[in-house]
Amino acid sequence: MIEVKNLHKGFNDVQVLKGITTTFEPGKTSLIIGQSGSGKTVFLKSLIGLHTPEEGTISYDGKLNIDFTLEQKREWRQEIGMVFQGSALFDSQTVQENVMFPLKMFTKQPEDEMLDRVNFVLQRVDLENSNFKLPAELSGGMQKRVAIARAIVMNPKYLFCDEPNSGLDPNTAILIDNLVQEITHEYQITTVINTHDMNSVMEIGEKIVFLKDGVKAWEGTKDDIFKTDNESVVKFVYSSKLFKKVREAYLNETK
Ligand SMILES: Nc1ncnc2c1ncn2[C@@H]1O[C@H](COP(=O)(O)OP(=O)(O)OP(=O)(O)O)[C@@H](O)[C@H]1O
Repeated sequence: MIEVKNLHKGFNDVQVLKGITTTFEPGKTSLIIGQSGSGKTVFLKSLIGLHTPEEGTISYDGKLNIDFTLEQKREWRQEIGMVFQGSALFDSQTVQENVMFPLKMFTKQPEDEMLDRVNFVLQRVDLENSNFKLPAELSGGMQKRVAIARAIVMNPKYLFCDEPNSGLDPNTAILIDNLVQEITHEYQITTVINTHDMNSVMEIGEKIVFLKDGVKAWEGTKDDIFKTDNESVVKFVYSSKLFKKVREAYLNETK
């Protein structure tokens, strides 16, 4: 469980995050949504320790990150998996080498144990016959699967995904969303996803945090988001005619 309390972060006197308080639970896919510039990336970067807040706290399973010793910080880093926008694979390395990278970096496991683990996660993301391919030989969806395999190879407690669906067609995006959700449930990971994709919100939004101008303007589940009359959420999520229709259909069905 990640608990965020009264988080403030700014740059050069410009306040970006203005007192965010929320929680992210294990075994749930939590989504951060909001307009461009609302502070989603700054928030995600704060959660993974790339930004230091001026005020407020973030705790991971009860441990405050500001209290971490250097050794605890190292351990905590190993409990984090990241899926970056655009996958961020090493172009000159094979799929196997990409996925093995965190194991080589952080563990002293023998090569055959590492290979077993790599094969296990590659199988989990349905990429068992791609060990020796280079990223350029894979489709965008397959690259994303490799990035997910690499993110879970260390068996993380926390998984952070930055725009995991960017550049993917809607079908592939849904497959990736479902894969991330399955893995989250299966291994009880605390997963936080930064997204613009309203399909993801409707599909896997077990918790949704809506940011507006650096403030948490709303939070709830994908079911709540259909019913809410919060003006800012309605304006943002239902700006598209399609989603407006989906919402009307949902509300009619549940009358
Ligand atoms: N390192 C930085 N230095 C100064 N300002 C920054 C820095 N990082 C972000 N900002 C500012 O913080 C604000 C929020 O940016 P952020 O990238 O978090 O928005 P976002 O919601 O992720 O937007 P998008 O959806 O377009 O990615 C912006 O005004 C941005 O210019």
